[in-house]
Amino acid sequence: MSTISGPPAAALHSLSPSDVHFLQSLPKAELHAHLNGSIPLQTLVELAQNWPSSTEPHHDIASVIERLRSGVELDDISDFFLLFPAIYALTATPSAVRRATRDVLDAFLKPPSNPPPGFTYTPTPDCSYIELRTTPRATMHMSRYTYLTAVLDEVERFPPDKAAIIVSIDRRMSEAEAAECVEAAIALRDAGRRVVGLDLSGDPHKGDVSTFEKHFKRGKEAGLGVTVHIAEAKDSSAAESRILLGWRPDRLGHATFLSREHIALFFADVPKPGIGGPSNSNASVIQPWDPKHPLHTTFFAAYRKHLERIQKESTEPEETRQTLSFHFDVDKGARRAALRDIEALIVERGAYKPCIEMCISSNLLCRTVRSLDAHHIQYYLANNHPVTICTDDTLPFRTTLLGEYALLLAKPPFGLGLDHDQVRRIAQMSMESRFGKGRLGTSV
Ligand SMILES: CNc1ncnc2c1ncn2[C@@H]1O[C@H](COP(=O)(O)O)[C@@H](O)[C@H]1O
Repeated sequence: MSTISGPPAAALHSLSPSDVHFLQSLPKAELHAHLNGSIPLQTLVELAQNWPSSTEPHHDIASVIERLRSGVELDDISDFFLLFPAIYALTATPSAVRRATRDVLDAFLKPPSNPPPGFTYTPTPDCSYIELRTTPRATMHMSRYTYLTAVLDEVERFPPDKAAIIVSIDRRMSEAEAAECVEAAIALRDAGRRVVGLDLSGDPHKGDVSTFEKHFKRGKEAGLGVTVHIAEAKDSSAAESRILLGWRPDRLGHATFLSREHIALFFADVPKPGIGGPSNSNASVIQPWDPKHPLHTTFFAAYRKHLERIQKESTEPEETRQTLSFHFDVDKGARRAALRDIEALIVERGAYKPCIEMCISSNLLCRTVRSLDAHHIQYYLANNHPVTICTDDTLPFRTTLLGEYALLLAKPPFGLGLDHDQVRRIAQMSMESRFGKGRLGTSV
């Protein structure tokens, strides 16, 4: 049974039964869920009960389970990663990995027998399709390859239009370890196993992402989808984001602190005047007439051209041409025309609009976003940029995909107050952004 607490639970409680039913009826894809962060608590408890203490060093399993049960509180995103050694000790054998994977998939794809405690709605499957991601782990009981085959054996019990995996590279890995994971992902996919993509994840304060560049490039060339966790922490460096964006990932995880310069430089969004930037980047998005915009010079050349043209074509008498309002109108017309030229140029260069994987409860709990109304999803929705709603790690964040969608539909202060059409469109974007679409021989 899924546990749900905090903001997603409050959002779900605030909805009418018909709104809950509406959310449940939407076909939706879960595209950002980490296997070991999504194990149902009960499964973890049972794995702990059967855990032979001789197998792996003890990682304070009981106290981590207790923290997960009572609700994890985090001061900083780095603290989050300290939960994993204990969880990893419990999933260190192929059979434990199989058991964990089975229960995670069931939690997403099968209707539970009861709604979560405190709720009365009729339970339905949480999502229509899942791309479950996981980091291949070598232990004294298995190789990385064996780990992946154990996960795949469970994933492939579901049809291709229901489940697939993304192979995660942990930022702490050495280059050789990352290469091993990428080669295993490609080999398994070539052998007809259900691997659809690669992910870069792990503590954002660790590692050097440039180490992995050629391996992600290799995976991409081999036809795997690529997603990377990017700008997840306040102090994530702009240089790092620039490197990652240079890989042109198909999707981006979090993108919480992506700078306005990078948004302007890489995305085919021409920010509409009046729409601020993602509030976490602490500034409004630069317009092409801002000297910092990468297309500033091009914009001004186009502006001057249109200014001259409009003045030349004007049939206004000389005295009107001397007035301030005439100059204002000409300026406005030239700006508009130059903006249209810039939009066309960006589209011509290749419209890059990678889908952003949004994990709202995760961001609130990790304190990377201070409140719902400050969430960067608002900027991307206003700019018609694809987004998908995801749970990240249902275990510590005590959420479900239904709860994350409730955060969209619920009225403030419980949610963002989007309407049915907007939420339906977001669910549609999740289905459109699947790596599995077109790769698994299914168009669903
Ligand atoms: C808070 N958001 C996050 N940011 C970055 N990495 C995260 C994460 N949540 C989870 N992981 C990554 O996923 C691993 C657990 O699942 P798997 O062992 O791969 O199945 C974590 O060890 C971490 O590397």
